[in-house]
Amino acid sequence: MTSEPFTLRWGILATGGIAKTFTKDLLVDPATRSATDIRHEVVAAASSTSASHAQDFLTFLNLPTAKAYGSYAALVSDPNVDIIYIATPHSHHYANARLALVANKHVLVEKPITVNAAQAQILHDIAREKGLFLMEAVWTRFFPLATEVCKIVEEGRLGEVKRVWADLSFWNDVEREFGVGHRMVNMDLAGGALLDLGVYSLTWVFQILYHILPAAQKGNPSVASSITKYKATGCDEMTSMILTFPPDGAHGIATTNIRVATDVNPEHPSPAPIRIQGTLGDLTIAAPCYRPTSYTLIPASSASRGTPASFSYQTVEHEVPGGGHGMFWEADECARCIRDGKLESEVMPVEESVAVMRVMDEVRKQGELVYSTAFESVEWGE
Ligand SMILES: NC(=O)C1=CN([C@@H]2O[C@H](COP(=O)(O)OP(=O)(O)OC[C@H]3O[C@@H](n4cnc5c(N)ncnc54)[C@H](OP(=O)(O)O)[C@@H]3O)[C@@H](O)[C@H]2O)C=CC1
Ligand SMILES: O=C1OC[C@@H](O)[C@H](O)[C@H]1O
Repeated sequence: MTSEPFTLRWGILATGGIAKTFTKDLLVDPATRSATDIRHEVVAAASSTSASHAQDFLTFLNLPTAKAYGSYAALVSDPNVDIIYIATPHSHHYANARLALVANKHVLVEKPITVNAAQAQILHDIAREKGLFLMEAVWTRFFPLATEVCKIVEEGRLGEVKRVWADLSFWNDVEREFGVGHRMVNMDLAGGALLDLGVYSLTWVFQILYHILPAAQKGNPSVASSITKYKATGCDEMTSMILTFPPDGAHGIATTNIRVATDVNPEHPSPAPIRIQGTLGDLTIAAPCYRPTSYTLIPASSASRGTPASFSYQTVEHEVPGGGHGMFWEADECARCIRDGKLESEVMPVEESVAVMRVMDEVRKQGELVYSTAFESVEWGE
């Protein structure tokens, strides 16, 4: 017996770069990724600039019947919208997500969920109190490759994982490309490498050394870190973190940088950005780590370590179907959770977003990186 797919009706809050990429993915036919139980409909978009800006966005995406709003408040009041996708700069995630939750909308909010852990915890509390779904848009976790890698580690195929290295860095001509106003470096938009890119390094470390552990063994890591600031604005341009996780002291080494690149030159091989090291061997994931499509298993020499013959050297390639970017998998997760009455995703639980934010808070404390009092506050946007 076939039943009608569940339809999730989206409202897009902000009309910048990632809002366009995400909305395009919502429009990819779910059948191209063998998803027949859910579908997505984009019913409205809002721009804080003007309604005509929102209309241009919808026209660009060929959505003639969707409604265009000139304010975020109007969008979250639309009774035809089930879920709001928030695609504003980091500084505004908390206020925008809160606005949507208070208006009784489910929320998918771009990474990082907020500027600090206290704000993320408040969003979590509001969502739970109101019975609404809330998730940070860490799209990487919903790639089939990420699921497969977690399963390999959970099954113990790498032995005991002792260390995870994770880097996301891009070479940029920082002064010329970003100056002082670009969201990547603008302190008034909570810019900087850590919140924008380091969140991916941390998500890989957390997936392996935190997420897949049994609840009784999970705990917050201790943090040692270093930040180098961009002189022109004071945001972080290089951040390196060493996290030590319970229960056995495994290390997660998470780095991010906007002056040197993970993938130095596509014409020459670079070291893998993600390296999961177990007692029986390694699993590496090729760049880009936020859109992972290839991993390699490297067995340790078996004579001394007892690595089984079944653990053979191999590279496994995946592809992103349907001509999409790969953001549709996180959207599918939202649809299934909401259909099933779940308030959060088991793959990206809010509690874990809060735990990652706590690490970022500590790293910023150690590096004396503080954003404006206004949007570090939990009153921001009230
Ligand atoms: N998942 C991913 O792969 C990616 C995620 N991101 C995340 O998405 C978010 C947005 O990034 P991106 O789309 O690149 O940014 P853009 O600058 O391209 O767009 C941000 C949009 O936010 C709205 N906005 C509201 N208030 C402000 C403000 N004070 N200053 C600037 N813009 C404002 C604007 O839309 P309007 O005028 O319509 O209101 C603007 O177009 C960030 O959180 C970033 O981390 C970014 C890139 C990739
Ligand atoms: O989320 C992101 O992933 C890809 C990067 O290019 C981008 O700057 C970042 O915001």
